[in-house]
Amino acid sequence: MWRRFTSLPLFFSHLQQVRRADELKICQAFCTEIVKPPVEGESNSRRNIPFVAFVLGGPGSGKGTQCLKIAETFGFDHIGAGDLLRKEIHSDSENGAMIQKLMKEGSIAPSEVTVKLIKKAIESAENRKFLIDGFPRSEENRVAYERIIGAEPNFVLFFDCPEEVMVKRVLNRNEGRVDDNEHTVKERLKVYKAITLPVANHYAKKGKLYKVDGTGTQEEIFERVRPIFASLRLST
Ligand SMILES: Nc1ncnc2c1ncn2[C@@H]1O[C@H](COP(=O)(O)OP(=O)(O)O)[C@@H](O)[C@H]1O
Ligand SMILES: O=c1ccn([C@@H]2O[C@H](COP(=O)(O)OP(=O)(O)O)[C@@H](O)[C@H]2O)c(=O)[nH]1
Ligand SMILES: [Mg+2]
Repeated sequence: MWRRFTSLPLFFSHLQQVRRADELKICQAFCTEIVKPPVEGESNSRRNIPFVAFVLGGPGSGKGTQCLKIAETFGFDHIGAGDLLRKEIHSDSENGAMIQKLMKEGSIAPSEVTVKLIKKAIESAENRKFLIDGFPRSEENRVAYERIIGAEPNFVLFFDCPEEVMVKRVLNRNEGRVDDNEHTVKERLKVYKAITLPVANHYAKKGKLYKVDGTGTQEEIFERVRPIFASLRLST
């Protein structure tokens, strides 16, 4: 083996490649659907497009909880689409009442409103690495985002969780949300299955979906998520 490497730097670069391949294998062991590593494309940095991971999963699947851990460990900015909409409700904006009504029904806010808020959050941040949590919730959301932002996400993290676990977590959330009640959560699950899951399927077909088991403790889930982010090679 030594003979094949005429210089030490060459040997270490080979070692690095082996390590990256191993990291990817670890990552694959935790993911049920993975096609290629989420490497920041050259075109991303050339066009100064931010590195974006969408985070999807049903209500109560643990998106927000895991995003906090990812943001803290890997230096991402966490943009919660639902949080942006809740801020709108409480800021007396012209759309506040309409958003509150839709949220209470378990429906999805107009794409134009949500994408505008996300765009503003991206543009006002110094960071160039973002987790966009709870978005896109529909194909229409997805198309609007890609058109207005001018790029697809780099990859999509998806928390797979049984319905009964999600419902239990939502009903115990205790954050005073208008949508954390038995009636709304049933509606949200219908919307999730009919309208949000096709978005996840869209990205799965493109090889961009990382599906993670969302059951177990918060720490156990984060240990499944960690290798995905640890294997990223970002220039930012
Ligand atoms: N692994 C877990 N086990 C038990 N409770 C959890 C777990 N992950 C999150 N929770 C709790 O469940 C509720 C929903 O989690 P959250 O992260 O808000 O989910 P989502 O953003 O997908 O709706 C919160 O009260 C959270 O503290
Ligand atoms: O892109 C989005 C994100 C959220 N919502 C609305 O906000 C609610 C709460 O979303 P959030 O992501 O906060 O809920 P979670 O899935 O985390 O429980 C959803 O049911 C929708 O009514 C929306 O319309 N568009
Ligand atoms: Mg959430």
